[in-house]
Amino acid sequence: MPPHALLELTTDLLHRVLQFDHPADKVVSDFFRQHRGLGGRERHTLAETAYELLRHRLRYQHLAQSGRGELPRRLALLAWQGDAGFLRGGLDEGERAWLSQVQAVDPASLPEPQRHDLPPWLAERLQAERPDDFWPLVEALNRPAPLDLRVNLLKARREEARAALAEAGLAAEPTPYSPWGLRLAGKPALQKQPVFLDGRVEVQDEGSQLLALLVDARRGEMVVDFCAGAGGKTLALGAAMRNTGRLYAFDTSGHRLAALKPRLARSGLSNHYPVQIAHERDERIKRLAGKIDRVLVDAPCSGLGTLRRNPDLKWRQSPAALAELVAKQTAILESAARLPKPGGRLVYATCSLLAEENEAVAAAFTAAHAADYEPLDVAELLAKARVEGGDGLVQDGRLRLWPHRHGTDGFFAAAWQRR
Ligand SMILES: C[S@@+](CC[C@H](N)C(=O)[O-])C[C@H]1O[C@@H](n2cnc3c(N)ncnc32)[C@H](O)[C@@H]1O
Repeated sequence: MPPHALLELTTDLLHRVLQFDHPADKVVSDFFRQHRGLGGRERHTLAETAYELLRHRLRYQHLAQSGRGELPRRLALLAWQGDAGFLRGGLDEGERAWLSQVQAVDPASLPEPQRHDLPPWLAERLQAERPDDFWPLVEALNRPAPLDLRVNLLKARREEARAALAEAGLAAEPTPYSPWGLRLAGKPALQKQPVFLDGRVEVQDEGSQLLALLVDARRGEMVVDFCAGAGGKTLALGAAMRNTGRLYAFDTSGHRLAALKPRLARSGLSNHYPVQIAHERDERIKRLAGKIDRVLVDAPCSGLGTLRRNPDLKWRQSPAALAELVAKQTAILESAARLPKPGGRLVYATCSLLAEENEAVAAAFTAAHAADYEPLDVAELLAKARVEGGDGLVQDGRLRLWPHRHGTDGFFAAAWQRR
């Protein structure tokens, strides 16, 4: 495709992404479905340019105030992630001169909002909660995430999976904390690799693996993944249970549970029971009350810990939406707390960075359930799960993962044992 045509398509995609009607990954995949003739490299340029713009929207909008022509086109030029020489081939002389001029601006010289690239409400909260490392945190959040894999121990050991990847020309290093993880260099397409297709590896951020390790599901147990979604953690729990016992995967979204099916098929797991529930107080949950060994509540949250992968979330979330989420998280945790048997474990987790969705929800639960739930020290649980350096992942007895400190997405988890 000639440069001017790809640039026009990019401009069109950016225009759609900036409507914020739907998550950016959905807008991008719908766009690709409408333009089936696009090659791999063209798709890469389109998607990465859209994500770059979402990461640095304030910076690029500021720089795009000069120049002429429609705004999404200027934004496309500024955020362009394809070949620079190819792009210049699609520009007139005026655009080329303008681009050189704005690209010479040092980002460090820009005002604060254009440097952190966060909406004001979120910048204020993070600055208040993380005064000492606000800047390293936002810099890490505004960089793309690496591609992490979880080795499915039902099918391969970590070194075997690593060797299979190496044979396919894909270099991977063991992840520093999760004993199940491999981190790939770059972002290779995995969908056609035998090691992925036959279920030896699954894509999963190391932080997400650590949440499953914290649940420590064992052979023969009854386990509930209360907010299973497309099943990232369900798969990890099922493999830890060695495909024995019973693993219930609840979710209110049938659509998300359906996305779990092909992943389960690849994984070789058969101990799972996906259940679409109407809401967190569904009758089918009551029937399991007091019978479960381990319950994971991977609660619906703002997702702000995943900004490396989902940079649109910072523009799509709001303080009002957060308040609603906290009410939902509290209600789900309350209902899930009926499930564990005495001695059973309850884990509450989010991929949010904000105390409001994390420590505040956990502290309210601890206070309300002093009679029936004892808080567990996550550092001890990680040590038992053979996570190396687990102490460094814990704050006040709870798991706190940070992109700039641990190289994972941002995650929180608290754990309790039923008395
Ligand atoms: C953070 S996501 C789960 C991600 C998933 N555990 C994984 O590892 O891939 C939260 C999930 O909670 C589900 N959810 C929302 N409200 C719920 C409710 N009342 N009860 C159970 N699940 C709910 C959402 O549909 C969403 O799939």
